[in-house]
Amino acid sequence: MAHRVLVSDPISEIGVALLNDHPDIEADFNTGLSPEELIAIIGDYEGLVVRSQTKVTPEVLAAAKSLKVIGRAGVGVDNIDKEAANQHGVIVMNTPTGNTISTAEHAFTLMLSAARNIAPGHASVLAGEFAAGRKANQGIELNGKRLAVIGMGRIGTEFVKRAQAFNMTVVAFDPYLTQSRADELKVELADTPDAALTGADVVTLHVPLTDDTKGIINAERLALMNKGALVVNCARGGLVDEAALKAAIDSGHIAGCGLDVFENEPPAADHPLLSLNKFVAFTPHLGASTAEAQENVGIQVAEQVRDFLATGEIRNAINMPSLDAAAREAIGPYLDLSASLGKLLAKLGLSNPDALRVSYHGPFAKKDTALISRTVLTNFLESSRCDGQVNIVNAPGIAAQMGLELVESTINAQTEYNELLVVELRKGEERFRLAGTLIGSSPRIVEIDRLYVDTNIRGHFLIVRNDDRPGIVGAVGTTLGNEKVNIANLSLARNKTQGNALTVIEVDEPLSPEIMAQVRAIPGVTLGTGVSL
Ligand SMILES: NC(=O)c1ccc[n+]([C@@H]2O[C@H](COP(=O)([O-])OP(=O)(O)OC[C@H]3O[C@@H](n4cnc5c(N)ncnc54)[C@H](O)[C@@H]3O)[C@@H](O)[C@H]2O)c1
Ligand SMILES: O=C(O)[C@H](O)COP(=O)(O)O
Repeated sequence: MAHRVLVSDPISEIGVALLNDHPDIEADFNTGLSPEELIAIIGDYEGLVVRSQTKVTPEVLAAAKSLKVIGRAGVGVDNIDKEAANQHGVIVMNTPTGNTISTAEHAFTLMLSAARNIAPGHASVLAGEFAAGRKANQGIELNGKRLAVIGMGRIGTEFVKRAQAFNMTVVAFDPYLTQSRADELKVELADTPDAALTGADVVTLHVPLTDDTKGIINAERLALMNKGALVVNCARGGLVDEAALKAAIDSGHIAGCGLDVFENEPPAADHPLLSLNKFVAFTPHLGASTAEAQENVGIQVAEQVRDFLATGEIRNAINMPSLDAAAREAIGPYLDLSASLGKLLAKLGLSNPDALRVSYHGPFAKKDTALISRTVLTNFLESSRCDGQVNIVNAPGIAAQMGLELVESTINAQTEYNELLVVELRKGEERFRLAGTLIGSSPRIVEIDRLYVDTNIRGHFLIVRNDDRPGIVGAVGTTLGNEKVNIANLSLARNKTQGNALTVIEVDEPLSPEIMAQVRAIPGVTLGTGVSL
């Protein structure tokens, strides 16, 4: 059956066509839906493509029973409830690079427009007030002015290049900007927003809206700027305290602003900032609205959603490690191994464990261990809970809710294998562990609770723990033979000092409860488990 994708905001036609051109994808383009309309239909879709208009709320996600992926044709994902997406196991992807240049150019345009009164000047010409408009709209030069940039990511960096061409000096605040990168970009590095704003003539914002950045430009920080300064926001409404900005402009300390975004969009007609008539430029969230940016993000989002649904390839996910096709192929056998170890752990291991420890011995450490550990956890939870609601996105959240800690470690000590993946359940002082490796490119399970075996990772298995004395394995074989169960493989291990043994028998078909009861009744069998991996 085709994977159905709903495109609920306008993206480029080429993007929609890219989805529909794939034989396994069926895309519906249905924009302008009310929240109720979206909730009514979202259950039919595995993919959802949005820009910023569609609000993907917890209610939408609760109704999205088949949804696997949300693709955002753009950068900001604040219209998508990430907590709820994680909880429901939905991957959220954005297209981080497609609109960078357009947005930087737009922010720069807002700065120039505010500085040179383009909007009020234009209005005066249209109103037939040429001479009055000329008199009222003297501007400010940017040459030699001090620019504060909050957020030196993709857009911030592009803005700075343009500002330097205008001979502005730049100071930047970004907690992730290193001194060497600041030197390379020829910007002064501020260690606080206050330090960046002190003595600045213009501030421009290029950060996401988060709990940390909400209201980052407030009354106190505006007061640190030079008299006559400008505020430019082409990132997100909510970063600037709009009431504080209006008060600072009214007081004459701040000259004006260039805003593409507002705390509430659209802003109310009587929004206090809209009454400004000097050093002002407003646009209706147009930062990414160019033909080029829309084509870029439309194509990128369509390709990402298509590839994820068709092949499982993950690109630009904000709630999952990325996995391109080549990496996926390289890591595939390790993911298969970790899935089987997770499932087997659920069948054989401790009940209600406190922790799941995944340790990597050998060159494993150079692989994407986060994804391998998540795969162990997901399969462990899936097989323990049997409610079909666990997947690779929501597994860490579910584990945390259950009080199960996922611990990862890299161990340098040599083992007899080149690489060894050990998964261990812990409950107080109790431990239960399994280990696996790759022999050539073939994943094998090589240890069950400190007993050394060598077995496949896929198939139907009978796992027997028994006293280490003659006749028991024979009796198990006879029981299977009598029931016409064919044995494909057999692996034996024993602990001489403890006097017990472990037998892993691979069989051609799943074992019925009746056969399992017969096996468990054999004298000397202490534990018998039938497992399909
Ligand atoms: N107006 C529009 O149409 C439009 C278009 C595209 C993007 N945007 C907005 O612009 C923002 C920036 O986009 P980008 O592509 O440059 O993103 P980006 O991820 O490349 O850059 C964001 C930068 O913000 C920094 N940052 C995070 N928290 C910070 C904090 N507390 N203080 C200072 N810096 C902090 C990060 O380290 C990063 O360098 C996005 O969040 C998006 O919401 C708006
Ligand atoms: O975060 C973004 O990419 C911009 O805000 C663009 O949003 P839009 O796709 O709704 O124009």
